[in-house]
Amino acid sequence: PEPSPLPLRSRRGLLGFGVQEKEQLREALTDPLGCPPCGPETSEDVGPISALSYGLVLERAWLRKQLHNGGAIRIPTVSFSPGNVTTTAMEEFGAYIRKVFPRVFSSSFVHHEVVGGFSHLFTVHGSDPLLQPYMLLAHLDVVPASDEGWEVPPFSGQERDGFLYGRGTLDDKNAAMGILQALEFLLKRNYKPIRSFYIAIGHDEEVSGRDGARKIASKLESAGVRLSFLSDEGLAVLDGVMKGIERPVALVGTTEKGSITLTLTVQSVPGHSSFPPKETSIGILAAAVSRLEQNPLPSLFGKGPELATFEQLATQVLELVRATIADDRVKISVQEAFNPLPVSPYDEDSFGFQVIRHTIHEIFSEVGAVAPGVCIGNTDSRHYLNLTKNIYRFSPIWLKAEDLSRIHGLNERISLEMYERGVQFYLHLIQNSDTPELPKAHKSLHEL
Ligand SMILES: CCCCCCCC/C=C\CCCCCCCC(=O)N[C@@H](CCCCN)C(=O)O
Ligand SMILES: [Zn+2]
Ligand SMILES: [Zn+2]
Repeated sequence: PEPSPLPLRSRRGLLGFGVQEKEQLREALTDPLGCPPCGPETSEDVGPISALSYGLVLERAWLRKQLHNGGAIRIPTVSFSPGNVTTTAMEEFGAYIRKVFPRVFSSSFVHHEVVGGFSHLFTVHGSDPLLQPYMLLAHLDVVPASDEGWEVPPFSGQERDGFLYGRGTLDDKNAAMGILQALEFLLKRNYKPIRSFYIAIGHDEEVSGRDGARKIASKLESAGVRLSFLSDEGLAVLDGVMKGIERPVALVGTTEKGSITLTLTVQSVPGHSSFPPKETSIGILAAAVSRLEQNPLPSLFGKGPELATFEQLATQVLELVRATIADDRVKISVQEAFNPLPVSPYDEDSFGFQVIRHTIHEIFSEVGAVAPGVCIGNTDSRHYLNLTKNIYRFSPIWLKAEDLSRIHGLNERISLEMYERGVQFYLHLIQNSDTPELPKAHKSLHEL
């Protein structure tokens, strides 16, 4: 038998369960039928009851198994280049989420489809068709990693000192699994959303999103879908990263940088290696690359995220590269380029920004302020520009300065506590989005 429905969201929200609700949770904890498919085996597995979110205590042992205990991190879903991705691993990932999130795949109001071969689009039908749907975005692919330099092999999914190590723990399997886990949990508790939403999990974000996000976006666009807002990976809770600010701050990316990928080519006269020219094509090219490295593009810090500024500077990029290389023998061609993204609204009336800000304050209560920022990486969200102007890039992760090099780098890791908070973030975000009213804006700059 299914456990009785819990009042997941009362007037007090998840943070303030009443005595009766707590009692129900206690019962569910000790009732094996009330537990999710793979845990917890004993109440000891669950650990002390967290004051932060009582409901998630139930899930603790379960979610540890989902993300790190072999599961998602051990499947090497690497993207190498557009069209060159590890298809077998991606299929395995699809099979894995079907296995560990059975309710997501069997619920009568969740529709699932595979797009572009390996990406996943879930449509969660809410009860009020008048509320505009929103979208939660993540990606399942990761950048390559070899064992060299890692404390534990990057695809072994091992835990050390409370941290789960592995490629994808911060970018972006934490989000892909966290979103599905939050939905599985809600479905298990017989939650029925009021506002419809989409979950899109791309399979080639790290190499352009051409076959995943782009196809999902055009499919939805053809169906006339418009989104209330879109939440994607991006900036994060930053602790000790912003100089001069003591308390941790959460930055939500309301825009993201533009990007240009160039090909540099040098052609020289062929000849025998025993008569090498004074300068070889490799030497010329290496010198060009070195000059670019010595002369990075100017920092825009302090100039503000105004779209016009970025647009004008971006059309200058090619000229700067040409002038820096200053060698006509090096031919430059553009492989791919796009301008910085439009700035999403972040005023008090912006539902998407405010609901995300409110949820950040609920889950990361240590944060002194939630502010808009420029996302310094690129994300799949740029493919959804025709569906909404409200795109917000925030990864529910906590980064210290020393952690920044772990993203796409060595020893990527997430603490188990932060992964749990990520699930809580999505759990709250889904429920907070169910209201047509704006959450009350937090103004906490004075606390910094
Ligand atoms: C207001 C700026 C403050 C800067 C503080 C630094 C904060 C760092 C926090 C988070 C790291 C940003 C990571 C953003 C997500 C990146 C997603 C990603 O890896 N995208 C790839 C896409 C590649 C697409 C093919 N060209 C990337 O950008 O490399
Ligand atoms: Zn990512
Ligand atoms: Zn990435």
